[in-house]
Amino acid sequence: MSWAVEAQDLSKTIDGVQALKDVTLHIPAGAVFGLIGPNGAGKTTLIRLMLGIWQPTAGKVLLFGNRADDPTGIARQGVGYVPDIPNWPNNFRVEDVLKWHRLVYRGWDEHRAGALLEMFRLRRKALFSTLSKGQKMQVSLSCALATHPRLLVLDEPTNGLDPVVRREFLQLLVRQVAEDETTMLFSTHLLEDLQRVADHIGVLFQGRLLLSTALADLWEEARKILVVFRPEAEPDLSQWPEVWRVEQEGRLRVLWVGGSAERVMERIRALEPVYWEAVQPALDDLFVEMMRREGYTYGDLELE
Ligand SMILES: Nc1ncnc2c1ncn2[C@@H]1O[C@H](COP(=O)(O)OP(=O)(O)OP(=O)(O)O)[C@@H](O)[C@H]1O
Repeated sequence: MSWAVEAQDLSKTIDGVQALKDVTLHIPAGAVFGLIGPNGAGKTTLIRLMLGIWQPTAGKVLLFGNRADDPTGIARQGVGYVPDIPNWPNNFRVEDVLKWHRLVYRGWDEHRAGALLEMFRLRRKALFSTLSKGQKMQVSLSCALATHPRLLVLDEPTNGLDPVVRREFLQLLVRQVAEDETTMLFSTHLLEDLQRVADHIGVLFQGRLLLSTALADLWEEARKILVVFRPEAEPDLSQWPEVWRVEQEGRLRVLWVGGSAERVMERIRALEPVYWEAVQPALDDLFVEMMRREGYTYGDLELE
């Protein structure tokens, strides 16, 4: 498999805070990778290391085989970046932002930039600092897409956008990415966005990568089993290592099972329960459960 991003044993300490700890991550070329995790989990740090904006304390990142922090900037040429807070000098107009990209990126496509600006109804003469948050995002995205990136990186792209703009923004992203076969990585707190566009996900928590998987394989990570045991055959579920947690509603037990659920299902079958059923948890339930296992309480969870 060819990798767009390879992070190996990546760590970053900032002012004594270990923002990332031994992160090893592989993103396949062509993937749409959604990165989630609560506030302070290390998402922006990982993105900055991937873009070569920051140097890792340990480990390395390769973008299509080139080191992200290569001083020649070769790895960055193929990367479009949409930051969470796009920032340009106060006197910059939209046309100045375009000009900057034109000068920096070899693959700059003036026609595409113009078409995107027109689609978003953005005026070239508008002062960037006076645009709304959504419009700033649209300018940044137009510029990033006009470089025809092999890899497009977006830091919380839909944060603060109203639902209509958010949906349009995501639709446009998916269309463009599919057209160019671009690899895309975006961080988000919104599981709805993630489910709508991503085909791979990574979960960061307190600087560690808890999980990185194809969305289609995610359901193998955890299963919910509903079961009613016969009163005389009630097992001691605390002795079953695969069972993370048990919820009880009357005689119904809801088992959260991690890893291979097959073994648990075999043991349940052997007890000839009154009723049992394995169900796929909803994505948000699954994340809440994973975070809970890592000691993060539901009330603090930033996932919507
Ligand atoms: N410039 C900095 N100086 C000091 N500490 C920092 C700096 N940038 C990040 N950190 C710390 O690194 C950790 C990871 O922060 P990061 O911004 O990567 O998290 P995040 O997952 O992007 O969070 P959020 O969802 O809130 O944007 C946090 O503990 C944060 O306080």
